[in-house]
Amino acid sequence: MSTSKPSPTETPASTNGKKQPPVILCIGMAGSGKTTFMQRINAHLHAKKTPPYVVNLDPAVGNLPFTANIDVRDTVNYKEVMKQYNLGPNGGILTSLNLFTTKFDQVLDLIAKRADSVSHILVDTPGQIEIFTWSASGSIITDTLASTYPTVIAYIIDTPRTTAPATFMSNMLYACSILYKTKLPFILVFNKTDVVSHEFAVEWMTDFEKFQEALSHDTTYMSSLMNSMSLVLDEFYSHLKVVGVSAVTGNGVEDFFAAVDEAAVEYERDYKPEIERMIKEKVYNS
Ligand SMILES: Nc1nc2c(ncn2[C@@H]2O[C@H](COP(=O)(O)OP(=O)(O)OP(=O)(O)O)[C@@H](O)[C@H]2O)c(=O)[nH]1
Repeated sequence: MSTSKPSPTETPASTNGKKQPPVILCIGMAGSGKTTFMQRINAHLHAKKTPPYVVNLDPAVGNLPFTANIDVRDTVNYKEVMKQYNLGPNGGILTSLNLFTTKFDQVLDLIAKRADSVSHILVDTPGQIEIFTWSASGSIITDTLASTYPTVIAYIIDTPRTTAPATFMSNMLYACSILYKTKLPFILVFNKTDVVSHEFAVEWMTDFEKFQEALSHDTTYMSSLMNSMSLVLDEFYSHLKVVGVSAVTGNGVEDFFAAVDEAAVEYERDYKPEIERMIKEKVYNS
């Protein structure tokens, strides 16, 4: 199998002049509903007769409720990896993904063969989101996908578990570090809105005083730290798109795809020139 490196003349998202399908990279904490959301958006696209290409990068998922075109579990057995490297479950998942990404060029080759006939490329990821904040595999995955396809991060949030200001803030800080690490268009997907509406979050993100007021009821040692951090996050919020969905009922899925369309346009306009510049720099310096 070949190891393809982009040549300096290749242009991201329009290799050979063809329009490429957007990649939706689903990232989120364990239990936020990534897999259920993937199942929902996959079913939505199939119902519209615009089927996607589906990639599962979660080595530890037990039961995948959709058919994946590429499944990391076919290549690495994370339980074997745990045994072989004497690791716990988290280390096993991270190492499995690291091993898998050493062959990521093959994943790209497979996707490229079908890119003409699919509407989107959906990617499910493990709940260990540190993969996308500091691990090498996270950068390989995002950088290589984004060098060819308009790549959008869908950051899935468990809305009912984010109603406390401290949890909300910690989730936003995670999202913030992923945004600055990946430098890709970013959609905050407030999931499980069938249980709790995401309106409180939108209010906190658009009205600083409302968040301050919620914080004033928080008497933990964290509250003064959060107070200062919330000022910093104001700038971060301006880079985001926010949608509320229920992966279970399907509510908000149309809004999500509208946000993806907008993000793909943003990629072409704002992100692609920068990615092109970086590819050229890397190729000429190598
Ligand atoms: N009420 C409700 N429950 C949901 C929704 N989406 C997911 N869930 C539930 O949340 C739990 C976790 O969902 P998963 O899809 O497995 O979450 P995940 O993020 O893939 O989890 P990991 O693989 O552990 O990272 C399951 O019990 C789902 O049924 C939703 O929109 N509404």
